[in-house]
Amino acid sequence: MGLSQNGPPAIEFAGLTKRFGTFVAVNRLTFSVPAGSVFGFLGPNGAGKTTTIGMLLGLIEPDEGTATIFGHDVRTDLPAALARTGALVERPSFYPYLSGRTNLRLMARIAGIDDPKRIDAALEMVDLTARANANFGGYSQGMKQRLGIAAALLLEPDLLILDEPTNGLDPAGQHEIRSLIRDLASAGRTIFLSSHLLHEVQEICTHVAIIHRGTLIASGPLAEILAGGERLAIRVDRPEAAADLLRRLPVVRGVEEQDGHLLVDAPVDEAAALNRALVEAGFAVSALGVRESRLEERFLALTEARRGEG
Ligand SMILES: Nc1ncnc2c1ncn2[C@@H]1O[C@H](COP(=O)(O)OP(=O)(O)OP(=O)(O)O)[C@@H](O)[C@H]1O
Repeated sequence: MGLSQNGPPAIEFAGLTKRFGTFVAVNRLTFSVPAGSVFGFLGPNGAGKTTTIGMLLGLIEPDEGTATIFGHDVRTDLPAALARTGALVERPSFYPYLSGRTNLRLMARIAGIDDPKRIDAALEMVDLTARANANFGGYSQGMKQRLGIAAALLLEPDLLILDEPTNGLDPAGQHEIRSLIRDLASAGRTIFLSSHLLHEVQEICTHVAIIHRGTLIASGPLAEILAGGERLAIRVDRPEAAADLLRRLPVVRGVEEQDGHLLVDAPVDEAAALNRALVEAGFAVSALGVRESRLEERFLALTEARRGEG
């Protein structure tokens, strides 16, 4: 496996729309998920993520538009679309008094898989081999979720769809699932996950799409979404006077004081010039660095214009 450059995208949405009565839950959604990406589908609660995933898996009938998986239209050729797809969209339901392995074996039987090697491989991929014979009921939250992902891996999918995979997990469980997602992605699988956790998406995703009230507001490589949002962090004595001086410089778009730093919105390659201006004016600059742009800030900036609409 590996990043496929030439084949069809893992997922493609074109004009996908879903209405509930007069309410438009998903509005002409158009974007694609490159094969090999870890794709974060971001939006606040109620934005339409679960409805979109439901349409992608053939569980909800769209009103308009198409969704394809590796080139197969889910409305006209669902079996082919799902043949290479594993999904975890709800909390997995397993029997608490049966072991992880037995639970997985039952799932495999339902899916028509009788090769025990597949079960061992799935347990191994989610790092549950050592605890496979313990009862599911005694598993930690993270382990329970990992077993759910193992079930989604039984069909050896090239695409894994995870709806809010860390929702409801404690911090240790969230950490387990994030590192598992990274491992699964490094084997070349495409992972499409929905989340309302911006920091989580920034940590593990290569690409993102942001939806707000059913409408796409941005999509693309994470680096492109974040581009231009980085700021210079300057630690200086007399920060208020320094901020006044910086605001008068034409390259400076804005200055904000935060945690004892000045955060300066200016081109990053102007750092030396800003430093010189401060030093020449008699300020003592004790630290100067680049503060990476955070998805949270980009998200707020992108959704700001739409606040108060509707
Ligand atoms: N069957 C339904 N009938 C009517 N309205 C619905 C139905 N399903 C979802 N909705 C509405 O559509 C909107 C989108 O819901 P959806 O569950 O897709 O959002 P979401 O982004 O997944 O949010 P969450 O993270 O809360 O699940 C919400 O306003 C929801 O109330």
